[in-house]
Amino acid sequence: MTDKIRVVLSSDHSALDLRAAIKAHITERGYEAVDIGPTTTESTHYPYHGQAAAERVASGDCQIGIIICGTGQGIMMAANKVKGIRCGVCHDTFSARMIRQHNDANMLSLGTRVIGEGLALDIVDAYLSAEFEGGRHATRVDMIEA
Ligand SMILES: O=C[C@H](O)[C@H](O)[C@H](O)COP(=O)(O)O
Repeated sequence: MTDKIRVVLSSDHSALDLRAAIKAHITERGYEAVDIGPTTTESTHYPYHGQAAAERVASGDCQIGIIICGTGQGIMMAANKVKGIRCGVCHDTFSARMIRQHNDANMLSLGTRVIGEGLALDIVDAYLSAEFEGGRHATRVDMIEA
């Protein structure tokens, strides 16, 4: 039995290297990385991988998801189609904190063709360490869910 927070990781073909770096980074920080692939750089379709990761979060199997494609945009759009998912693309640490503090985002999306690994890992840290503030923000998140 583990009490580690389970973080599902997925991407399309563009982001295997960044996904591996994030996996190593969050594992070192005590999270349980649940890497659902893909495992090769063969061209694939980001909607499939966004949906697969989102379903792990929506089902409760994982508490958090981090997904990656070239821009972070397409895979984010796919993830947000799954009920209960709130996913944002963040390419700065301020936004990464705020999508948890204000939006209670349960998934983070990154663009491997937009930012480098160093900034991506800082963004992951900012996202994971932030906490939802509730209060007036909970009212608004409830409105999204409704
Ligand atoms: O939003 C979509 C992503 O950026 C994809 O990673 C991108 O469209 C894939 O492009 P390509 O098939 O040219 O590698």
